[in-house]
Amino acid sequence: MRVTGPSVAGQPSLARSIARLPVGRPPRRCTVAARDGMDASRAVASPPAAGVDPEMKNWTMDSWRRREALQQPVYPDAEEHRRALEEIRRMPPLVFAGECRTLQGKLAEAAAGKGFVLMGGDCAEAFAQLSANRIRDTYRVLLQMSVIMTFGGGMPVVKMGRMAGQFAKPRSSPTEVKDGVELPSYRGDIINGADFDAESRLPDPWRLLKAYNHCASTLNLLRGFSSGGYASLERVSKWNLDFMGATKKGKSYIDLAERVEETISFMVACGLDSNMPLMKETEFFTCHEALLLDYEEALTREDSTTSLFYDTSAHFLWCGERTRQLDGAHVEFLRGVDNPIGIKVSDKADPADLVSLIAILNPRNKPGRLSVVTRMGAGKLRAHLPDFISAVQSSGQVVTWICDPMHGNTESVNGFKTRRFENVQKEVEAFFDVHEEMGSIPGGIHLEMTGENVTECVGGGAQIGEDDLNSRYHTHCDPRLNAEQALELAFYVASRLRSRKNNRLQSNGIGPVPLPVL
Ligand SMILES: O=C[C@H](O)[C@H](O)COP(=O)(O)O
Ligand SMILES: C=C(OP(=O)(O)O)C(=O)O
Ligand SMILES: [Mn+2]
Repeated sequence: MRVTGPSVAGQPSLARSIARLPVGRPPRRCTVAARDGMDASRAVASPPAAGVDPEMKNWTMDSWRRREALQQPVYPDAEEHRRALEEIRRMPPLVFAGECRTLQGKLAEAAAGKGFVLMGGDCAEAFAQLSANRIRDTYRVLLQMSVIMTFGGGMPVVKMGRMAGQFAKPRSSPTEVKDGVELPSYRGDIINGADFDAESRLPDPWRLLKAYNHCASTLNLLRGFSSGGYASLERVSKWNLDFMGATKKGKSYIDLAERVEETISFMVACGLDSNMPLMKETEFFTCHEALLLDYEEALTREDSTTSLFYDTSAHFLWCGERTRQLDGAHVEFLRGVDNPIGIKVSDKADPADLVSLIAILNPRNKPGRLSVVTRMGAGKLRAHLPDFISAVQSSGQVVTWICDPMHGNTESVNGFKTRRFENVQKEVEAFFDVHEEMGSIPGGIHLEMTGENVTECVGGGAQIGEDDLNSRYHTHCDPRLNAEQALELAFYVASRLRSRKNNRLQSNGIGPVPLPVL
């Protein structure tokens, strides 16, 4: 296929399609009656005061276009792109303002140590991998992890899937070279195809529509699972822990799982009917990186009840490590939408810049509005996280601290990108240790994981070896924990949450509630 789009000087032929987005289109307002949504009966947080924040006066849905937008594709045919976006603008919202406010309230609880956040799912969702069974399996593992962590910490777990929207990927390099052939990098199925041929790698604007439709059908199933009985506590606690083996650690995890089961049967015996909503329904939210700004803008709507703007592509959106420039387009876009949002932060960030970023994104210091997702690698996190926490503590800003133990631990083995389970767990361990030392709150974890039995990360109780990597390596981008590895990590988190709870009880003069600390 020939490239017919605008040429970008200094870039290799096809790679010119992947570059910075041209800016400068007239502002557009798009209003729908985004009411409190299908889940209105569950909304707990009261809506924010109506009206426009004074800080927002220069924000419009497209004010990001006046800033530099990194990691954006340039489509070969600008007119086709415009038409595809026009169609997205006409689509119904995927999530609702009231749901986003509910989530913000829960994230505020987590920031205060009264809840814990679990975010997980694919690095990159892929069109060809859309299947009800895959969605069910990831959803189920997330639910199992949350039950284990709820039991460990004795507090609610806020569940968010990197699902129904995690389609756009920022890349380290604009091109990829294989056997001497250079092509534009794969940027996620919403932009181009993963196959290594020139045609696949060309950005195709109609993928925007396909992505939207995938999101809608995934979300429909997730909503069905959450309220239709699949999330039943009794069902979720039927886990397969055979892989845990006979090690001391494995035995204590199995012991914990048995205690969860016992507790559930005790509750049922006490008369908690398994048909009660409490027993068979759960709240589940979606999240993804707000990378592809055209798409995010096209799904942004003004909430008629509050006059606030929500990006209705997901409940929670985050700004990635590569696009969090203070004066960049992504920060400009996100500062104006009222969804709860996150910022990914590596050790390369400057603590003073983080404080400035938080001030831009959450000028009114609303609890739950902003989560800081640290991703540094275990060693670097121990060394650098204290400076970030001190800076935020001194500024008085309220944030929900979340640990992404995946992105600082990527390495290459036998030509595969992989992560070692032990390094992932070490980063989680360092995250809890540092927050305990600093007197701040570890508020959640963010994982790349799947419910499938893939072999993408090495190690863990199931002992995936380096030679296993080529047997079931299915990810389109970064390596994910498989179901067993994800569950194993959840047990570790549960043990840390329980010891934190015990420490608090002890400092209040109440004896600890024992749970094996590993
Ligand atoms: O998911 C995160 C990034 O998109 C990914 O880690 C980038 O990978 P790359 O360094 O192979 O481009
Ligand atoms: C791109 C990602 O992360 P980061 O921005 O932290 O590299 C991701 O979460 O897939
Ligand atoms: Mn990733």
